[in-house]
Parts: sequence; structure tokens; C-alpha cells
Amino acid sequence: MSFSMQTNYSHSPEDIRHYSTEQTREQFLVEKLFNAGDILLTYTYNDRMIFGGVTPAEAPLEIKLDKDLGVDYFLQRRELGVINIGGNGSMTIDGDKEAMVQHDGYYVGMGAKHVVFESDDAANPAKFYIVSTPAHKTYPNKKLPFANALAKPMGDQTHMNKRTIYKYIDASQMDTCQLQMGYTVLEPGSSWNTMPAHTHARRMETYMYFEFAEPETRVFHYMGTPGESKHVVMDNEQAVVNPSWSIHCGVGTTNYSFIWAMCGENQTYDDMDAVTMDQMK
Ligand SMILES: O=C[C@H](O)[C@@H](O)CC(=O)C(=O)O
Ligand SMILES: [Zn+2]
Repeated sequence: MSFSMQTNYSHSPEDIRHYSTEQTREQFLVEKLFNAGDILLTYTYNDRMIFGGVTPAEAPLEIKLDKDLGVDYFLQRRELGVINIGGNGSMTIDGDKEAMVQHDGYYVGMGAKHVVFESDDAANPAKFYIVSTPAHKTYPNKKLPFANALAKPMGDQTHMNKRTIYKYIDASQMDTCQLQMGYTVLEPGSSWNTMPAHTHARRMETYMYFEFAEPETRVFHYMGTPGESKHVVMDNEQAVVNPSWSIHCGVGTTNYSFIWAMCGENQTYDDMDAVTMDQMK
């Protein structure tokens, strides 16, 4: 088992103006999230979100972070969102075990001391995509089955962006300190997410692209200010950090899904600043 947590610093729009492709990738892309037996996390200074993959194989895995965060245990001052994108598994929170089949989610409130991740079958491991944000209050733990997610159909075939947004952690459904999280599925033949694009200076966001329709699929993720966009070419099961000032949209060579997670000033999902096409450069 290996544990790693890499640091991702914050940037201003000015910083990235002259970045090479390699620098942009180095600074914003996370290439490896899931590896059997490993916990691979990233700590971004954008709102201090921690995100990454927990892939238990033979042995159960627990995220142990105390010295790094200057606390007694990982969730002492944090909340946690989880979506399993792999095989069947389970989560045991302070002794309470819950099954976690593919696409099941979980919200774990501040103060949970032990969160143990397990796979039912090491040959087809669960892949827990996890996101944690600073918290100030304990809200109840909540299993978030896929079937209970708030499904919002969006887009249409003409605009190549027909998709369903499944909101798992949403302020209209439940209380969290900051975290909002969900899963968006593009339909076959649709390959654009969130185009026209938007920004929301009030919230940062991370995106994890996965479920590529074909192995050769790549998603061109766009970031930057509307007037100076950059792209990051992404492979399956990779993540990208989106600073508050950045647009965030993608186009794939086939359809795909992604998990988004947000935090910051408010929890108002619709608080977005629409970017009109004439602003995009
Ligand atoms: O602010 C919202 C986030 O960017 C995502 O929820 C958008 C998204 O999933 C979509 O449009 O499909
Ligand atoms: Zn957004």
C-alpha cells in the first residue's frame, strides 16, 4: 500500500499566461488517481480542497492525515464526499459498515474518526473518488445512493451537449459546510460539457473525467479566463483543478462522464456567470 498527497499551489490568471503545455499540465492536471492498494491524494491551496482516489485491494484502507494537517485525525476539521466509480465495496464509518456499489456516494460529516474503505473483490476493486473540504460544524453522515441523486437533464443533441447532472451533495437536499458534489453523464453523440461556459468567482471546483466510451477517447478540458483560454488534454480517470476565476468546460472525442466538486463562498449551485460565445478567445 502506498499513500501520497501532492501539493497543488494557487495561481492568478497572470501566472498562466505564459505557461507551456507542460507547465500547465504540471500545475493543474492530476494524472494518476486510482492504483490498486493505494491512496493517491492532492492538496490544493484553492480553498484547501483535498481530492483523489482510494483503491483498496486485499487490505482495507484508511486515510490517515494528522501531522500534515496539524490535527489529531483527518476529519477533525473537515467534511468528506465520496463516490465509488469501481467495483463493489464498502465504507465503515466509526464502526458502521455500509455497502458501496458502483456509483454510490457518501457524505461524512466533520468529526468522524475512522473511515475505512474496502473492496469486495480485490480483482475488481472499488475505486473511491474522494473530496474533502474544511468544515466548522458536524452534519449527519449520509449514504447517497445513485438512485437518490437529484437528476437534472441538460442540453440537447443539436448542441452536442445532451447530458444528465446527478447532484449527490446539494444544498437543496442536505446540509454541508461547504462541499457540493455530483456526477454528470454525457449521452452517446454528445461531447460538450457546460458549453456555453461559465465562471463562478465565489467557488473553486475540481473535475474528474472518467467512463470514456472508448479507450482512445480524450477530453480537451478548457480553463483560463474567457478571453484567454487554455486546454489540457485528459485521459480516463484524471482530474483537473479549476481556480475560481477560470472557465471550465470540456469536449471529448466520444462521450464520457465526470465528477465535479465545489466549495467556497456560497452553496448556490445556480450562482454562475454565463460566458457568452463572443467573450471566448
Ligand atoms: O458549476 C457547476 C459545475 O461546473 C458542474 O456541475 C457543471 C456540470 O456538471 C454540467 O454542466 O454538466
Ligand atoms: Zn461550474
